[in-house]
Amino acid sequence: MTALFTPFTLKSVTLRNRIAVPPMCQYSAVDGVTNDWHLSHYASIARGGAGLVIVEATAVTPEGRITPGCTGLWNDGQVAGMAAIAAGIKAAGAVAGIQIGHAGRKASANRPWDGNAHIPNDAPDGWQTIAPSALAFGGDLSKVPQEMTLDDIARVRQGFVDSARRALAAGFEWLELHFAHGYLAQSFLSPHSNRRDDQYGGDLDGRGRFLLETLAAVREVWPEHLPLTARMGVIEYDGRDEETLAESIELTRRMREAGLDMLNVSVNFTVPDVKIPWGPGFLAPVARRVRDEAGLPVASSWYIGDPQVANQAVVGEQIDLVMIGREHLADPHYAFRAAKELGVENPFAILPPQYGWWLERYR
Ligand SMILES: C=C(C(=O)O)c1ccccc1
Repeated sequence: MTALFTPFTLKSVTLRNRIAVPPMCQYSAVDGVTNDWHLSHYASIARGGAGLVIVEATAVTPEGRITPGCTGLWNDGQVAGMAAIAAGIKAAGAVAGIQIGHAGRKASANRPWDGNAHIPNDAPDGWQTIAPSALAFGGDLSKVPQEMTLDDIARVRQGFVDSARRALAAGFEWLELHFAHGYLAQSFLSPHSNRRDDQYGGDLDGRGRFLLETLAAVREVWPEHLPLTARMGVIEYDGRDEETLAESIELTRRMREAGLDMLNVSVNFTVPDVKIPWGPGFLAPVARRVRDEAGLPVASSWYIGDPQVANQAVVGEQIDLVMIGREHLADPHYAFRAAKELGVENPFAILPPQYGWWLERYR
């Protein structure tokens, strides 16, 4: 049996294979509400045969959006659109997941293809950003955020809880907290961006508190039998990697004890000028360390779309679930192509019969 195409069970949810479509922002929503773009995008990608499809970074409060075009679950009016998306993913045979988060000091930006830069606060579609400390990310994201008060922290944490409830109501069965990529939660954890001197700053206990409290609060409302996961950067490539990794693994252990079921291992992206050693499967050994030392299943991503590389990461027990993003944008039927390349028996069964039957017959 080809490892990449073996089922994977986490809590009460079984995925048909180890291929997951990670959250990839479409920046196409209006006031956080999804539309036909999202409906067709997610349904078509789910028909390609992946085991899990995770809907893009969805903001827990309006100012938590990366761009004005990001999706949201900060109000009940956003649930219906998400419910249609979840239903479409399930109808295609994949498990429906969603990522919820807050962009922190990276919020209020325009879309990558429109410049990926901060929108001025006084522009019609700009807003004041908030973060653990009044420290700008830098580069084109140079707005200085407002330091969050304890009330802000409580409000955003509650936003995660309320958004999780709405995700459940929409029919999602897999929840991922966005604790990665220099956004709000990651920026609490990193000493680069968190210079607070209260209970949310200082040592790992302080810098990890927002993440741990948010996880525990969401666990209270997210059903025990459904996977509660988090995507978190565990390495910055800033020259202090062993320290960052050790802290990240310790925090992951604590989150596991607080109810985290899986960690989706990523890169921090907390500061702009780092040298990330991009290359085939470069993060897999790091994911393996988290898996072994924190004692929970892991997913991971980045330059792992080659089916042989993805399969090897599972065979080598480095990664339990392979997040394959951009390859799915290029080819929604990635899983079918990977099955053929890896010599899986009857790859045509990966696709819905409306496609597979014809492809198998007239070759
Ligand atoms: C839009 C992103 C996200 O939501 O994590 C992102 C961030 C950093 C690199 C790639 C994608």
